[in-house]
Amino acid sequence: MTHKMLAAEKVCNRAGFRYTPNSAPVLDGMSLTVPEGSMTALIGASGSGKSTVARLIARFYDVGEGRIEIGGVDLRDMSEETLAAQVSQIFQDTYLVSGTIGENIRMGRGDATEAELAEVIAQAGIDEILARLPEGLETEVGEGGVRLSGGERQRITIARALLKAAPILLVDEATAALDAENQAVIAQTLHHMRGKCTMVVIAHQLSTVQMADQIAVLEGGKIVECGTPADLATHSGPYARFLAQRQEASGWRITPVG
Ligand SMILES: Nc1ncnc2c1ncn2[C@@H]1O[C@H](COP(=O)(O)OP(=O)(O)OP(=O)(O)O)[C@@H](O)[C@H]1O
Repeated sequence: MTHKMLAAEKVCNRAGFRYTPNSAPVLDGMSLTVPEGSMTALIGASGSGKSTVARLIARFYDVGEGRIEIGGVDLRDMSEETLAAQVSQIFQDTYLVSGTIGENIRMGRGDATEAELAEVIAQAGIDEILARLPEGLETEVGEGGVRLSGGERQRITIARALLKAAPILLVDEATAALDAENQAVIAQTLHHMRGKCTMVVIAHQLSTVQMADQIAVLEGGKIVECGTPADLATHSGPYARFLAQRQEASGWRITPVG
């Protein structure tokens, strides 16, 4: 009998990391398994290490202890090109290259057709931005994208990631600094990419957390709870507390009946 199973991929394997040699560890023996094709939501208090996990998977830094792996291969044994082909990221502070909006989007995949480009532009809500710019796709973004707003830059990185369609997508939802429209574009992107690639999302919106296949709760650089939203909601652990806080904040209450 054959079982079709999602490959369970250990992405963080007892990972330890500190930003500077004398500072306290930000990740402390953290292990995270991410099944291929699934969506994992990372949640946890500010400073718990969520962004650091995403940065390590994108190899902005190397771990001090343990390993970060993709498909069983330590990132340190992978060429830059191989890793770049595997991972795309939608982070808040993604740097745009000097050049035009079109060039920045095409960085996702240089051989994309005009139709493919038009599709991701629409998906990322960039057509609204282009409509305001006389030079449209030919608009120069300036060094690092300084001529665009943070929200506009993020939409360009979304279009780039959609065009690239890499097997792994890292997303920092980081909604606090985003307007409602950008939040909606991120939410649509997550829905669109769900099931098409492996996603690791630093989730802030309750709706995002609840659409994940698994939730990993970080506390002090460790995963203290991991499971499906339905399972975790029935445990009186950190996720249940997170849910209660969100529901309280949105004015939602359970009203006893009878
Ligand atoms: N570039 C950096 N240099 C030094 N320390 C850093 C750096 N980035 C983050 N830290 C520290 O590492 C810890 C974890 O930060 P990280 O950004 O991973 O947390 P987070 O869970 O993503 O928080 P938030 O929800 O506020 O974004 C924090 O104590 C933070 O101050």
